[in-house]
Amino acid sequence: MRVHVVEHPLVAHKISVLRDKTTPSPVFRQLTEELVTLLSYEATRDVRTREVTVETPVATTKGVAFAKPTPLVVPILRAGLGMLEGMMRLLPTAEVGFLGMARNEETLDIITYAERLPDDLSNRQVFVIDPMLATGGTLVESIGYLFEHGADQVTCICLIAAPEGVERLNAAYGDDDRVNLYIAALDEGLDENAYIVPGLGDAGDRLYGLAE
Ligand SMILES: O=P(O)(O)OC[C@H]1O[C@H](OP(=O)(O)OP(=O)(O)O)[C@H](O)[C@@H]1O
Ligand SMILES: O=c1cc[nH]c(=O)[nH]1
Ligand SMILES: [Mg+2]
Repeated sequence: MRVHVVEHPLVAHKISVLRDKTTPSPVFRQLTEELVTLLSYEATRDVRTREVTVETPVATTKGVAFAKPTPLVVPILRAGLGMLEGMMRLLPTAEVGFLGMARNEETLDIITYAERLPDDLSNRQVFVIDPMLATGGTLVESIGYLFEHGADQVTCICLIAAPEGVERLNAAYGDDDRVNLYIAALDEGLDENAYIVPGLGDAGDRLYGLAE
């Protein structure tokens, strides 16, 4: 597994505004989309392509299109849904599958409450999107599920990660070169409730919860 921290002033600026507790939901949603577009530009460097022929008004030339099967984008509901539009802006012809997972806030166990993916994931490059990587439980569960269903490669895109979560992913997939992780920020750690410090709070609530 390779971990890529995307270092760019635009990313750092948008993350700073996202962290601010006074940033209202509509701005939070907009920034989340913009950030995932910037991160996915990096995370799709190895997306598989095939050669195609293009007729320009002047001549015939060679170009590229996505290889088949097309990439699959999987937002982890709920918070991952806030990243979908920003990702699809760069991969408009990708297929989308859904995993609904929630962390039990007391036990930190992961409950999978929804799954809607193509039946066969063989040879698929899968992009998993979820803003927060905290203990790593959700991502380890998601990646395992996707490999069990035949995925070929899994690239995770998160906005903020805790070292504990990266460590847990490393323990599970450190030697596996089919797994990549792209993040905008690696934070200090987790608090006693397994929230990322400094983090940004509960991403799902800030995207979709009641405005305060
Ligand atoms: O690394 P972990 O410790 O597993 O925590 C990370 C998970 O927690 C959040 O989702 P949450 O369970 O709050 O669900 P939600 O998106 O519906 O709010 C987040 O979006 C991740 O999916
Ligand atoms: O800090 C955290 C940890 C898990 N889930 C979140 O939304 N935020
Ligand atoms: Mg939540």
